[in-house]
Parts: sequence; structure tokens; C-alpha cells
Amino acid sequence: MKVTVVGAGNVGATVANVIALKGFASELVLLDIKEGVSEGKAMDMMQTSHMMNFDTTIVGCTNDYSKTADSSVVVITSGIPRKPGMTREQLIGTNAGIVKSVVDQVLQYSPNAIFVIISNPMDTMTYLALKASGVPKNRIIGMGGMLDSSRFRYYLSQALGCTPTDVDGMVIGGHGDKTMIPLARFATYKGIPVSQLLDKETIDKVVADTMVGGATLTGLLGTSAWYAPGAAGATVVEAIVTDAKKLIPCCAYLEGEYGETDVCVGVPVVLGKNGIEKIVDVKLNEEEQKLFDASVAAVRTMNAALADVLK
Ligand SMILES: NC(=O)C1=CN([C@@H]2O[C@H](COP(=O)(O)OP(=O)(O)OC[C@H]3O[C@@H](n4cnc5c(N)ncnc54)[C@H](O)[C@@H]3O)[C@@H](O)[C@H]2O)C=CC1
Ligand SMILES: O=C([O-])CC(=O)C(=O)O
Repeated sequence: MKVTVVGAGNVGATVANVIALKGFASELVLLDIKEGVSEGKAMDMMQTSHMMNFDTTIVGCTNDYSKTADSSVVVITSGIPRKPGMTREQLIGTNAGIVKSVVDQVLQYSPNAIFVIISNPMDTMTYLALKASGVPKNRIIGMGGMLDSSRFRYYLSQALGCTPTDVDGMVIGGHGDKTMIPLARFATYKGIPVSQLLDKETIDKVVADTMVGGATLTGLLGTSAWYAPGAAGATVVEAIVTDAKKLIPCCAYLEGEYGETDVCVGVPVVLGKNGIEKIVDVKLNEEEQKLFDASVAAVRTMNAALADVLK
């Protein structure tokens, strides 16, 4: 299957590299507007193929959408990242125009593509991609929850003194410093509820650290993170391309689920060859539902800023 990644910066190049290493795509196209960068990164990755044992053909191109024709999945990472002290929401002014123009151009050559939106503010960019394109809702997926859940598992493992692979946990809601909802009530260590192993104060700190996980890395790196975001993007693509029916929290368009309509926000979904094949409506308790409603309200406020782009 052919996969395209638009934006060959930190996140896009990492998504591409992890997809190649995983070996599930036959062809991978990397596209950027910066002359030569995609071509150079594609060539550099291809020169690792015999060492890393993958057979994916990676092609780089400078803004040539004909090379992306007939892609099954298109990942959008184009746009600016935040700098220390900024919120993701502050990127909307620049990124909305970029994301809309990329979606339009992709559709000219891949009318049946499934989109995975990564550019920030991701929930609003996902809503924009859906509204601007008219593509059915199952084919527009925002990536945030996979990454946030992975960070949640990491912080839980640090608190438990174990490996993150022994921990399960999910983050829903918006992909923002204040809108994320790590579902501590459902988090487990090898099936044991973490509430039996960690005190409330420790769990509260894990939740707070998870919510600002991206901001913490931005403070350390001077730009936002890419290894975990890249791996998370590739994991979402893998579930679609391999028709894996995996349950992964993703940003999805809601039409009544969780009591919300006309908004894209993070919820657990089943991913397969049709993109979002099912939204799993988890029974939230009163406190979690309140957090979810507040998260959706914040995302809606952000979406209102799209009025001009969507005209
Ligand atoms: N949803 C999520 O979980 C995450 C989202 N992000 C977001 O992903 C985006 C990319 O981040 P980075 O890769 O770190 O930034 P970056 O600056 O390293 O790369 C962005 C790339 O997009 C390219 N670009 C800009 N306009 C373009 C256009 N019209 N067409 C094609 N390419 C274009 C740039 O030339 C650049 O190479 C940011 O908006 C960031 O906030 C980052 C991490 C996680
Ligand atoms: O923090 C950022 O701006 C980038 C991002 O979405 C993340 O790493 O979670």
C-alpha cells in the first residue's frame, strides 16, 4: 500500500522512518515545500534499508502532488511547531491555511485517501480537514490520543518503577495542555488497577505531567517533540494499512457519541482499512464527563476561529 507523508520536518520524517522500519507499506512518499529536503531525507532513509531490513520504496519530492497519486493513507504534518512558552492553539493562524491547501491538493490525486492529521492545534485542524473537504468522517483521523496515552504510560511506569510496556492507560479529550483527559480510573499495571498501587497524590501528578507532556519537551528541546509523535503517527497508519481493528484513542468527528455533535475530539476508536470503523462509547463517571464537556467546549471555541478559512 502507498502512504504519503506531507511535511518532512521533525515529525514527518520520523513518521516516514518508523513506517519504513515497520515494513508494512510498499511505497512511501515524503513531500515538503522546502526544495530538496524530502528528496534528501528519502535518500538518506533508503540508504539504511539493507541494514534495517526493510523493502519499502521511499520517494521524496518538492511540492509535487502527482507523486502522491493513489495513496491509501496521507499523513499531514506540515505547519509550524510551537516554541517554549507557546500553546498549540497559537499555531492556528499559520497552520489552518497550510492544512487546508494540503488537503485540497492531496484530494486532486488521491480522492479516496484516508487522512491522518498531526499538525497543531490538531483537533481543530482535523475539524478543518473534514469540513473543508467533505470527505466522509471515517476517513479523517486526528493523531493525538495515541501519543498522549503513550506519555501517560511512560509517567505511570516511572511512578510504578516498571517498564511502560506493562502499563495500559488511555487519554481522551482534546490534544491541548488543558483539554487532555488521562483516564486514571481505567489505567492498569498488568491488569491491576493503578489505584491499588499508587496513592492519589502520585496519580494526580502523573495526570498533570501527562497533560503538559508536550510542553515539557518543548521547553527542553526549544521546539516540540518528534520521536514519540512520529512513532504514534506511524502506529495509527499501521493499524489502518494492516486492517488491524486496533482500539486507539484518536480525534474523531462526533455525532451524538459522548453527548456531543459537530466536533472532532479524542475518543477511543477502532481503526481498520476503512479508517475509523467504530467509536467506542466508554461510560464515563460524572467527573470524567464534566472534564470531557469542558474539553469539547474549549475545542469548539478554537474551531470558531476557522470561520474565515472555511468561507
Ligand atoms: N498531533 C500531535 O500529537 C503532534 C503535532 N505536532 C505538530 O506537527 C507539526 C509539525 O511539527 P514539526 O515536524 O516538529 O515541525 P517542522 O518545522 O520540523 O516541520 C514542518 C515541515 O512542514 C513543512 N511545510 C510547511 N508548509 C508546508 C506546505 N504548505 N506543504 C508541505 N510542507 C510544508 C515545512 O517546510 C517543514 O519542513 C506542528 O504543527 C506541530 O505542532 C507535533 C508533535 C505532535
Ligand atoms: O507539544 C507540542 O506542541 C507538540 C505536540 O502536540 C506534542 O508533542 O504533544
